[in-house]
Amino acid sequence: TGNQWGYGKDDGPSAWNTNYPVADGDRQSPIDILPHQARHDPNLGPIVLNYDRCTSINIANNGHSVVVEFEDSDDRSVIQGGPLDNPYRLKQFHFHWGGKGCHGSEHTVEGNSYASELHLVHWNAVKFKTFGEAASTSDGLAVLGIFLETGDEHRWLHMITDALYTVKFKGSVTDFKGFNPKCLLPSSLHYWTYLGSLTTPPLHESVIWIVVKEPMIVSEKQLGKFRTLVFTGEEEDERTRMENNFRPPQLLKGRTVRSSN
Ligand SMILES: CC[C@H](C)CCC(=O)Nc1ccc(S(N)(=O)=O)cc1
Ligand SMILES: [Zn+2]
Repeated sequence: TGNQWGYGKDDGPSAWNTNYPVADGDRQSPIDILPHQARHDPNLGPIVLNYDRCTSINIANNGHSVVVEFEDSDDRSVIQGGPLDNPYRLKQFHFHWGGKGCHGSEHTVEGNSYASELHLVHWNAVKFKTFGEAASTSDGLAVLGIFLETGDEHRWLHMITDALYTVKFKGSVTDFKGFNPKCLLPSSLHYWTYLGSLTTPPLHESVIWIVVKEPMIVSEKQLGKFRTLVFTGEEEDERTRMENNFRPPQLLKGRTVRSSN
């Protein structure tokens, strides 16, 4: 029913253009970032996150990833500065990851991928009335991308990984209040920025991408807990482990990637 898409052989990224022709568009994401070809732009100020009064609501398995949703009825948690002309409201964050040992980030840097990538999704509530409207209009969204690299245990990620068992199956949702994602961010927020799209269907070309250069370090054990989720619902008989839920890099098609200092 509807436009079922996934990350498998038959419904994966190479098949998405059948139901979503914009998959072959001019500003698709993710991309491979070449730092030496990025234009350093001194006018690009720092990214400013005001998450102090942020209100997380729940954590869910939507059949593609694990998502933490936020209350976005006012400007209590916003990102601004950098390439952004307005404050953008935090709506949700989610992750993309690989299989055991192999890589799983969406953006790559000089062809190198990281183990995983965190996406903090924000929308321009100054120009648009709803998230859906912003998500389908050019520059309606700003997504902050953070790479995850394996190493020492991350001191705060356990707050997410300890909740994953409650959302093992597609369609499961559980309360997840009082979590502030600021605790997940690396110390430096130097970034690359470019105009792109959602990295999953409907692939709307509505995203101002802000990809942070410094990865957050998480342990292999913490990352392994993401792979205990399944793409399938509890009622389905086959259990398909949720992993490799990433889209490979897309053509730059003449776009410029800018770099903050
Ligand atoms: C029109 C409504 C809107 C599509 C509802 C669904 C949605 O929020 N999708 C979404 C959000 C973020 C990304 S990503 N991976 O950060 O680029 C990919 C898909
Ligand atoms: Zn994403």
